[in-house]
Amino acid sequence: MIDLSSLNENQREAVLWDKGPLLVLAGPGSGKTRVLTSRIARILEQSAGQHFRILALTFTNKAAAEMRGRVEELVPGELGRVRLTTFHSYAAELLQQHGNHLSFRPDFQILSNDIDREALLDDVLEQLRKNLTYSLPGHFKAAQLLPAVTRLLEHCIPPDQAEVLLQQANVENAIPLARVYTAYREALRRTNSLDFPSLIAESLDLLSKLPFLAKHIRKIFKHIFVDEFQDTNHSQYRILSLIAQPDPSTLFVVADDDQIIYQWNGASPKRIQALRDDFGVSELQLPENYRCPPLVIELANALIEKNLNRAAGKKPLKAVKQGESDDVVRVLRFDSVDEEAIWVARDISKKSLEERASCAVLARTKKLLDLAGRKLEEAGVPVYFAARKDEFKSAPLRMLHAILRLVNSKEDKQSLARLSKAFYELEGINIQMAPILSRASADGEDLLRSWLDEVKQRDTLEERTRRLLETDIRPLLNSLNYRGFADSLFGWAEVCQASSQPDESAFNEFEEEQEVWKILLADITKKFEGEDVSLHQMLHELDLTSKTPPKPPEAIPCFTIHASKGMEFGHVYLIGLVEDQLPSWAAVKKGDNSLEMQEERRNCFVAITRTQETLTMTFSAQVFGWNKQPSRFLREMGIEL
Ligand SMILES: Nc1ncnc2c1ncn2[C@@H]1O[C@H](COP(=O)(O)OP(=O)(O)OP(=O)(O)O)[C@@H](O)[C@H]1O
Repeated sequence: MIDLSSLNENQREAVLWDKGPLLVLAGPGSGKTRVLTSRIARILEQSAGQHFRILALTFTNKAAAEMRGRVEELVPGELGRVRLTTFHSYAAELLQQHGNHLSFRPDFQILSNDIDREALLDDVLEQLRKNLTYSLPGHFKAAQLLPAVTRLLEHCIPPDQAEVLLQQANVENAIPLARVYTAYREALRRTNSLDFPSLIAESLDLLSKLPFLAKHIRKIFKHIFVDEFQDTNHSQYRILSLIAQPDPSTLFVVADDDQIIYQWNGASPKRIQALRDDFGVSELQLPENYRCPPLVIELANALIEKNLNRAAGKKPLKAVKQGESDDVVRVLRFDSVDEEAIWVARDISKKSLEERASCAVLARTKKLLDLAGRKLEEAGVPVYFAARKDEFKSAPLRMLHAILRLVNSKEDKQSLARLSKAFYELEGINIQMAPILSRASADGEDLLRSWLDEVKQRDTLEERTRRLLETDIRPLLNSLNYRGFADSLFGWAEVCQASSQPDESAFNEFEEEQEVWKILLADITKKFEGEDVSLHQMLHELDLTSKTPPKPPEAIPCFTIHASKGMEFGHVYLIGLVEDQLPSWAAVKKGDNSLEMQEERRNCFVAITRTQETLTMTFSAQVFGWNKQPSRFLREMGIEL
């Protein structure tokens, strides 16, 4: 039996709950990860020998990987019965298995960056302009149109209704925009590719069109879990509704309405109400906070109670940690942001290495964070920024990614161009696109084989490179052994790096990115435990995962509040607590009770509740040359200035 003795009463009730669908309102630091993983483990243990599975949807790969680790610890060897994944990865999986009903092949490509999406939209515009019956406004350009197309996709607007809906909404250029949108979705299908928003839109379309599919999913996945439910947008909610209805009795949702900070991305307090209305969920609260000192909890409660649209009956957080000391919370005023950042950097640099390791600098905006990062570096403290990284930067990893994509999508010209570019940076051999394309079309060969034929003809080719591209690549071409080929390519690249005089910058971040690659392979092995992970499945995971390297142990995290969500740090430095930063300028303009201001209050709430030991809040009279008032949130927390 798994041991539930370390759980508090509310946590235990949630883990053991079996009376229908449940919404757990879990405050920050209340142990929701512990509850989710213990509940999954409890169900697995009690149903040993049965074949049903558990679907648990999270919002980040990091959260999913962490939970897989904890479940594995609690019930070793049972992970094969759990699909713990993100909404987007699950959507990709659905489309791999059933996308043929919408004319997608399982090896579709995921367009993970805007450059590829824009290139496709450019093709679409060119085709539409060639077609004389379509007259597009002269100013229609891919880069400007992409955000509008993204919004339509995010709202899952059916292409055949786009024209009417856009006209009804009085959108400028409604008819041509609808045509571009329809043509873009057709182009995705034609090229067998999907971007992030269309993964969700097409999955929703699939589930809506094929009711038997939702039924089939419910048969396999007897239990459905959703973590961070407050972040779901309308389309994700509709997907959940389709798979959980008509019998949501085993639905288990964890949410915190006080941590909705993705309103701009479609999250809304209304979603929790919709869950109550549509699923008749029972509710349980986890107000106990294990993370923060009591004083921080006091400030957090005082702040968040100023928000008007909180869940009815929401209990204040209760600090489990005991004991007070004077310097748990510090509030400091400076004349300028430069002084503010320099002080924070000095304060951190004075700490022992051990204490430093648990510091983090948080800010609402990237600009302030960059300044603090620079000052830390000047004080000799290494820093770590966790910006999302859609593509690899180093030439060896770009070359690997392009080759794997070309094996999977044989006519992918973008990957061919990327392969040639990376190869040139590594070997100094220039392979032109035109001869490859004409050779491929004349011989009926795929692009990668054509490229390989062209490279092998070069007299200047080093022996080791010939071996990589003639011999080592064979297992990949013949049996899709991507793991083995990646190892060979890394070995080859390391020799290149050491032995010739390549462009040094080609190897920037090479080591870190090899680490990212290894972590990804380990994660997918766990995620698809007991299953063979095909090349296209692996590429989908790779394209859905940020390539941000793990934090070096000695570096100080400098995170925006959004990036810090779900984390905890010993010593939190929250900088830039001034009007127009936190709260943002837009929220200040909208007024004190606006939805925007309430979201900013939640941002501040999320930031301060990352604290395990001390919280330092700073602000300045001048921010980038402008006079600023201290943040109203300081006053709302009851801090006298
Ligand atoms: N019953 C418990 N006994 C002791 N410690 C606990 C208990 N429950 C949770 N914790 C600890 O509290 C901390 C916060 O837990 P966790 O990371 O699961 O928080 P969370 O609810 O996901 O927070 P957030 O919403 O802020 O991300 C962790 O360090 C965890 O180990």
